[in-house]
Amino acid sequence: MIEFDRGAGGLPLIRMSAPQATATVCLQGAQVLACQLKGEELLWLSPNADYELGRAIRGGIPLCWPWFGAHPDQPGAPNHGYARTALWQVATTETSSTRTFLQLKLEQAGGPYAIPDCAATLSITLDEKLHLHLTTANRSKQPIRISQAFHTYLKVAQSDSVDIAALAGCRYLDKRHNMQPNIQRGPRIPPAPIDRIYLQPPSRVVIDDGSRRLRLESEGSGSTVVWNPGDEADALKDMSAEMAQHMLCVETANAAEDSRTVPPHGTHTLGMTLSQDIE
Ligand SMILES: O=P(O)(O)OC[C@H]1O[C@@H](O)[C@H](O)[C@@H](O)[C@@H]1O
Repeated sequence: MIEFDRGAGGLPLIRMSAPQATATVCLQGAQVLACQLKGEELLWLSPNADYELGRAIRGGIPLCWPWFGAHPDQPGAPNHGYARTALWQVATTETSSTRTFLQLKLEQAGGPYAIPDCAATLSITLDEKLHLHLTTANRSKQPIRISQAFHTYLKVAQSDSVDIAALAGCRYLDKRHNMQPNIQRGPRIPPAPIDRIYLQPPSRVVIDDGSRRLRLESEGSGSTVVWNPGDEADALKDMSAEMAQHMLCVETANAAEDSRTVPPHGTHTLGMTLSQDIE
């Protein structure tokens, strides 16, 4: 089922439900704000999030697009691109007895920072899992360089007791230390603050916080960002150090050397699937 609604700040929301799952999507940013599978919330959303057109919402799954982090050469451009603060449009909805599908599109956005003739489509499928596919379409005659991420805020019991076994032995760039390369030792995610870009991680990772295991699968991605500001969250308007103890961002990305070139009239799709790891 799909229902249209208005949320805090009057922002347009879409509520999706499938037999075993529900999701709330904000049309600003095409941002999944909440996702419950079998009645259990998987995502973290800040209780102090801003709900105002043009401001990023802290939590859920923001889309960083068409660049991840700082713009490669325009210092005034917004962090993580313009997709997360733009109003998307509904392209398609479909429901069946087993799944619900929503497709959103972003045709023209970004003002002075827009990449000409470059459009984005986000497909959200809800069945017993949450599937997201973000497709970049280059409609120009020139190649386009993009970086991007599903900036997934996972809800965890305690952020200093999370294991991601698949990242053990994985090479990463440390954003906190001038992108210094290093190797992750063991499965335990080190205490916050942490800001790392893992390169060529396995396409399926399990996030184990000791009380539950979440599975994150990726497509079209060769990098995963792990971020938690820890005590530094007190400096953020919409977060606190205490809140940071209950979230961990594990971001399916095309970041740093995994940035992609979309050829003229070509497309690139970044995908993620989030589920409970119970099989
Ligand atoms: O506060 P923002 O713009 O949402 O960014 C949050 C964080 O997002 C992460 O993806 C980055 O690696 C961090 O460097 C950044 O601080």
